[in-house]
Amino acid sequence: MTTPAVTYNLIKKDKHTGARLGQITTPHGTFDTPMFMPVGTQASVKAMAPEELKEMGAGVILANTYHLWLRPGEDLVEEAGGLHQFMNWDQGILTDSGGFQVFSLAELRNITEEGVHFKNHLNGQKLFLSPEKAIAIENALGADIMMSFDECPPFFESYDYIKKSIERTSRWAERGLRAHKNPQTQALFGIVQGGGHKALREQSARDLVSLDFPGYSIGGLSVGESKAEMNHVLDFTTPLLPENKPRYLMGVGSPDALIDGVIRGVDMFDCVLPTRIARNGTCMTSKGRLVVKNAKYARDFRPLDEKCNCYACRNYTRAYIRHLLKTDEIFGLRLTSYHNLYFLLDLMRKIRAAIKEDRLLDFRAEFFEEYG
Ligand SMILES: CNc1nc2cc(C(=O)NN)ccc2[nH]1
Repeated sequence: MTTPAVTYNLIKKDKHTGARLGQITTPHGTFDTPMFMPVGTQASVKAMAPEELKEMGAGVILANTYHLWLRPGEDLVEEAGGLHQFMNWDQGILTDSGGFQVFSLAELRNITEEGVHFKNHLNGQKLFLSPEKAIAIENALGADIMMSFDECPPFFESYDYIKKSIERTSRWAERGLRAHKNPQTQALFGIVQGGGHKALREQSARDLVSLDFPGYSIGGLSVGESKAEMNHVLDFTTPLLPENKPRYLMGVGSPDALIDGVIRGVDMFDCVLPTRIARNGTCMTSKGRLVVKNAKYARDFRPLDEKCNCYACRNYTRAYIRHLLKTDEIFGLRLTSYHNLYFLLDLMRKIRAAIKEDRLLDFRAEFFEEYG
């Protein structure tokens, strides 16, 4: 029996909800859960240095297989010694499989049993990704946690279409497991799909659990459905996943969605939201979103968030950050990106403390009271 690359240790279950306090151990360290993972699509969390990510408490970051396959190419990253070496990051790295990018970014040509034919979104070149190819790229990139190659169908797609899709996704998942070269050092997760159909989510979960992955992702959410619809899918999907393995909800990152995902038993989250909205001057604060570029902050010499202890809030004012953004000073983007990531990582710290003391629902009420 080989030791798995990634193990999950369930420390405590919340008395009143499905929330869990845990730890994930990878070849690049052990991390507390529930956790938020900053997204570093092209092997960089935009505008952030690894030291800054570490000081704010980021343990695991994401990189995108599709993007890195196109640029600079997985062979170059492998030659550099893998992603950790290439980007000077010695903590956890998770790569997605390209499945979502292919279905959301590239011009789709067609999906066959073998894989997906599509056009390179940068130059229109014809490309093909199969489970075997995606896993080979992820093996070359060297992430600690890898995603299976799947189809992410539209949430509202028909029952018949999604039934065929999840059955193919399960066959692709099995092919990925067979193609995976380094199970001792890289953990391959299965991805549960099924759109908004309860029976198909159950079938997808059952099929993947029978393949005994070391961890499970819940995909196909945060793709246009309402928060209530997402929460409803989580209500019946997370309980189908093994209690002793990590559960990762893909693409979710607003404060309210993080709290509600944790309450439903999710351990890991990722989202480009904090860094993406930071670049157009929108900041997450304990009192809701603050668009610091607005004229009303021109002479506001308070920090972005008076309750925040981050580097940006301890040293700079709304007026200064607004000035930087208005004059296209790159330092402005760095400060808003730093703050937004710190805000979500700090929110996860507070959530873990609340689970420890069985007061997560009280924390949720207090948070929403202020956040609005
Ligand atoms: C921003 N929303 C969002 N939904 C996602 C779903 C997936 C997925 O199902 N991958 N297989 C990945 C990334 C996502 N990001």
